Amino acid sequence: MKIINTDVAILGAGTAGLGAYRAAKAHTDKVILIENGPYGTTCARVGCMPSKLLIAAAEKVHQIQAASPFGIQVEVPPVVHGKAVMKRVREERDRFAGFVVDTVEDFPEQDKIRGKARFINNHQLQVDDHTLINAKRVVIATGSRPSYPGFFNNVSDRLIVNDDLFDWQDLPESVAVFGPGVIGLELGQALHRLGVKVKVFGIGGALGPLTDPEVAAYSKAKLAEEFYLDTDAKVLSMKKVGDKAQLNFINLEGEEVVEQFDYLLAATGRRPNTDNLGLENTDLVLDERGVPLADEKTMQCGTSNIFIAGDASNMLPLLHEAADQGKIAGDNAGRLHRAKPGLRRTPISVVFSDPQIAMVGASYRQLEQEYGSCQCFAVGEVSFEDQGRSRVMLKNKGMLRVYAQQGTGLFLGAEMFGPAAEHIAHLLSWAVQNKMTVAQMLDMPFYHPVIEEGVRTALRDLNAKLHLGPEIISHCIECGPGA
Ligand SMILES: Cc1cc2nc3c(=O)[nH]c(=O)nc-3n(C[C@H](O)[C@H](O)[C@H](O)COP(=O)(O)OP(=O)(O)OC[C@H]3O[C@@H](n4cnc5c(N)ncnc54)[C@H](O)[C@@H]3O)c2cc1C
Ligand SMILES: NC(=O)c1ccc[n+]([C@@H]2O[C@H](COP(=O)([O-])OP(=O)(O)OC[C@H]3O[C@@H](n4cnc5c(N)ncnc54)[C@H](O)[C@@H]3O)[C@@H](O)[C@H]2O)c1
Repeated sequence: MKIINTDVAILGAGTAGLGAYRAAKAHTDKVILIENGPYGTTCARVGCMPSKLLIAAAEKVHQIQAASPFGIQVEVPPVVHGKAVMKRVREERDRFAGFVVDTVEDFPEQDKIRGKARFINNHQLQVDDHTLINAKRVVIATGSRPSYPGFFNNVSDRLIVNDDLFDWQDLPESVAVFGPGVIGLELGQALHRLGVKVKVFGIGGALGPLTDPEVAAYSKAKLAEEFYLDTDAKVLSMKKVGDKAQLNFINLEGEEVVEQFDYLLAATGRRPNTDNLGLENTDLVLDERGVPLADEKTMQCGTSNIFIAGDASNMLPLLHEAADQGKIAGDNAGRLHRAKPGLRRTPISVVFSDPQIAMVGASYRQLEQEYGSCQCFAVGEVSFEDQGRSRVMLKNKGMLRVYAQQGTGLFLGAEMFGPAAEHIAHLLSWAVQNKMTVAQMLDMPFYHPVIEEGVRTALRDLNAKLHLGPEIISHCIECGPGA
């Protein structure tokens, strides 16, 4: 067994691990990066990037199909060449992942170890059966993996997760998507638009990350106009029959049906990779999911020498959060002195469905828990159905609800399903992070005609509910037609 003594050992060369490596190296040269799987990161290989590539192809065909209301008739129906779609997805994915692999390959050889790391104690790690590492400090950046109920295995090799989908050579005819969360909505809608027969099955009525009941109900109804979506499905059984996954379920009309699909895509959530790490050999305190409790500002686990970052921390499993957490954890692991709090930004998340879903700052559920009993927060709202620019572009499906504190007018957060949500989410999260009041936000410029005028309408409505501004005027002419 090879023995290595190091200042910092990092488990996982994903986004969080790479951020931690760079930050730790600013303090010490003795940093070891351990990776069990392929280099390239989840985001580039099987996550953010290939999913957005598939969605981009789906958006193209959808735009062509949606041209006729503008007076543009596409004479020949568009043909989706599944092999060409998947070829572009794979090639561009490989290009993105290739950049990451090149970066890691440029790291000094002595800094990298391949294999699965396990704790022997707080300061000792074993990598496979070939290396023993004595580390002063450790960063856990082991990511997450898909998790699904055991009975999904009844469909045997017809069961796939997102990783498998992006390696397809061609598009299948049909897919049953389980889980209308972020992954299920993005991939399910994209496959549907690319001509795959898709049915999306959920549990308990949940949809994406939404917690505002108004936005959730609206978006559910709008998405269900486009593809089969049952957010509270009753699936009686599933099994493999021939080369298909066969489901027996109660459909939306209440009838019991048997239907076969080429694949069952499990998108029922992800679990942090903190099991099988030998954490029981450390003195870390774990939560009920087996994740070490950590300070969200320093990423330190208790007062130990161990830090955690990225999806493994189970805090906010998003790319920019993994990068931020990795940087903070690596910086603190690399320095010899007390851990310093790092920058944690205002929460922002976007689902790349169409219309998109966005969450900013505090969610409705969090505000209900914090302020609900005293009715200390107000809600403003806008529908994009009559919003000028949205109608012009026929992107007029949507609802934005914005939240602020009664008394101070402090802007707290928003939930949205609608046009340009990825951009509006940025505006609003910058306002939350800058601790702006609704009145200050309304003092900012709004151009005409833009989708952001809808945000102004929601903020005016909110200001009126805060008793800080006049009641909202419908069809306000000085705002510009349709604002
Ligand atoms: C389909 C999909 C789409 C997504 N889209 C978006 C998006 O649009 N926007 C967004 O913000 N986020 C998105 N995400 C989430 C985002 O990809 C993750 O939050 C982010 O990649 C997590 O980075 P990480 O460094 O924590 O984990 P990873 O990149 O997974 O890195 C963890 C690494 O640790 C290694 N490892 C695990 N155990 C061990 C061990 N014992 N020893 C050594 N190495 C180990 C793994 O092999 C892996 O390489 C998406 C995720 C998925 C699955
Ligand atoms: N655009 C993005 O930023 C993006 C995209 C993809 C993934 N991600 C990240 O990845 C994480 C994981 O995504 P995810 O979609 O796997 O998880 P998720 O938690 O968003 O959704 C899981 C869904 O599966 C449902 N579900 C659970 N058990 C079920 C069952 N037995 N049958 C049917 N439905 C069931 C849940 O009710 C939920 O709606 C997200 O939370 C997000 O942080 C982000």
